[in-house]
Amino acid sequence: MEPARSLILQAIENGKHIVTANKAVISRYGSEIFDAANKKGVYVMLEAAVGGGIPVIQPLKQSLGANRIQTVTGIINGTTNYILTRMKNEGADFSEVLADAQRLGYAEADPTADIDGLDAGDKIAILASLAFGGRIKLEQVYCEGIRKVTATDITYAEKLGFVIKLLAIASRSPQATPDQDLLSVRVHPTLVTLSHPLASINDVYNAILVEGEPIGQVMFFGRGAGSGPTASAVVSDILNIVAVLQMQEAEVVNPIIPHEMMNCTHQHYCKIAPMEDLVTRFYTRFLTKDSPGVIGKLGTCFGQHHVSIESIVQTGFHENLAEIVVVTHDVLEGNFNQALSEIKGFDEIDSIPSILRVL
Ligand SMILES: NC(=O)C1=CN([C@@H]2O[C@H](COP(=O)(O)OP(=O)(O)OC[C@H]3O[C@@H](n4cnc5c(N)ncnc54)[C@H](OP(=O)(O)O)[C@@H]3O)[C@@H](O)[C@H]2O)C=CC1
Ligand SMILES: N[C@@H](CC=O)C(=O)O
Ligand code: NA
Repeated sequence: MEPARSLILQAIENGKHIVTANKAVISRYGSEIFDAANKKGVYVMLEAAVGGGIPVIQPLKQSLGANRIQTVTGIINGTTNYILTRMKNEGADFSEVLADAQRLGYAEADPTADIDGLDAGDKIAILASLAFGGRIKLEQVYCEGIRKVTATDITYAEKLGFVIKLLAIASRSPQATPDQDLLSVRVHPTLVTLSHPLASINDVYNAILVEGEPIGQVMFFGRGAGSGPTASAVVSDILNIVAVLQMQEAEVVNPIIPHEMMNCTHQHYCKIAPMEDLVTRFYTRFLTKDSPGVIGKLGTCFGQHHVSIESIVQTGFHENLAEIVVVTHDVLEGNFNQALSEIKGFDEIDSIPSILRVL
């Protein structure tokens, strides 16, 4: 909290724009910081503060600006999601997994903030403020962490078709009236049905599901913690600020210069590799005469063209024709095509009804 708050306020006082990843400071001192920034005419950019590398602050501020948001539901703490995932998948011990999360750079300096839901509380306060267009008093955000979640609960939940996730939720309360908006903002472990889009968000990954009118549902997904993702968000914020500064400087000479991050500045064409150079797996279904050795012939031909086969099976018969399915490893598309054109000439081949790429 300190000296971060004082440094930010001092920098603003000196007319500097701010880029920060520090959600604890923003959620507590946001009012003071944004008031000071507005007074000085500087920006406070905080993309890294919520969801690490996931772009969610800018989309909420800009791309979704036309919507009336109803609900923001997120898995927004990487450490606890990592712990819950490993407890569920491996029956891993809580404190061992926490030590791993610390080693990997996911946890806060004091991991209590992660475990007790306080970090997610800071983040949902920031998201709620953006989504619902008002400031949030952090002490009014209900925070319950994952300390009480046991292996037994995880197993029972699984049997019932749920997974336990630490969810942060901000929604319009049903008690809201047309004259008086009312929000519910909370963090707590939650049983999530397996078919829900947030159920499959595992490990250090975060996701934020935004529901609004007229967009419906939109979900942001990516790595929520760790040095790389966080740096991605911090440096992108810096680039945005640089674009603003360049625009301000250039405006003196040319008053109609647009914001560099919003207009199109690319003038060259990108080089696109031909499909022949693509490296991919293939699924191919052949209909062949049911003669001995046909599978061997296919395998040999593919091998001669450096096409390595993952599986080759005869799946059945179609009107006296044998149906053979080949799945390759990653191969060069050009090599695969050469093998295939040779195979098409084999007497045994009746047809090749499907050729599909495999991810
Ligand atoms: N780690 C993550 O995944 C994410 C982190 N964040 C946020 O980013 C911020 C940094 O987190 P993270 O990098 O993980 O933390 P670390 O503990 O790894 O790094 C903190 C850095 O701050 C420096 N520092 C601490 N106190 C002072 C001080 N009084 N004066 C000057 N420098 C100081 C430390 O210096 P020294 O090494 O010399 O002690 C260290 O370099 C936090 O606000 C965190 O909440 C946000 C998103 C994701
Ligand atoms: N400790 C945080 C880091 C990113 O904000 C987390 O685990 O999500
Ligand atoms: Na982010």
